[in-house]
Amino acid sequence: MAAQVKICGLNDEEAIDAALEAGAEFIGFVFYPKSPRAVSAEQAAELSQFVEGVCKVGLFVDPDDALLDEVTSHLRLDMLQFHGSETPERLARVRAEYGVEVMKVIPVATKDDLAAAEPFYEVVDWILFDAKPPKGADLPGGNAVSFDWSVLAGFKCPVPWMLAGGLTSANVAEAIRVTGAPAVDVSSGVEERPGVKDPAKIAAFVAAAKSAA
Ligand SMILES: O=C(O)c1ccccc1NCC(=O)[C@H](O)[C@H](O)COP(=O)(O)O
Repeated sequence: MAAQVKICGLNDEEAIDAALEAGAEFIGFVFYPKSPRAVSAEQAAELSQFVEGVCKVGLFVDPDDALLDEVTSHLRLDMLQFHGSETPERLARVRAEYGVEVMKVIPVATKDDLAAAEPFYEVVDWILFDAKPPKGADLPGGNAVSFDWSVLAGFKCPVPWMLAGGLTSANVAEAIRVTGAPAVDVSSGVEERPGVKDPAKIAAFVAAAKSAA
């Protein structure tokens, strides 16, 4: 079965259209003010008002309830992605209160890091294995860095999961082959510069992921 694809950090209509036309199953909006890809709740609502048939994901980093309330009162998100140091207890509460799917990001460098996902299996719908941010990075994700994919080879995750970190149209097929990832997530690899998506790169990435054996 072809891998599912999430295009993250979308902030303009052209890029959203490119993701939908290419066949991405998930589109992501970043609600983290320090990010060059950040959108406001109002912007995301406008951008997604006519978008149907894909899973709309909101990305947050240790958000308080006020931010979650603000965003979810403006638009219907299908999934909330958490890229900070949220605890399983916090995510269980959020999932129950907001009635949407929840995805927890687990930063990975070595095989030992995979154990950090275990406490979340009972309380989230998805796990996203992403590269650890480089030392001194301003952002906890979206840094265009990969990790050693072989740490996921043969790994059995009891919940649906995605692979992210430095993926591009040139390496995504190999990443899927090595890890067996059922879904992949990309941001930097489909941009012309941080915060500016390239529709042609989006199309090429989705095609490469979908054609991976
Ligand atoms: O994209 C951001 O600016 C960002 C900010 C804060 C936390 C996470 C962020 N991005 C995460 C992602 O877009 C993806 O989930 C993933 O890390 C892919 O990143 P990339 O290596 O850029 O493809």
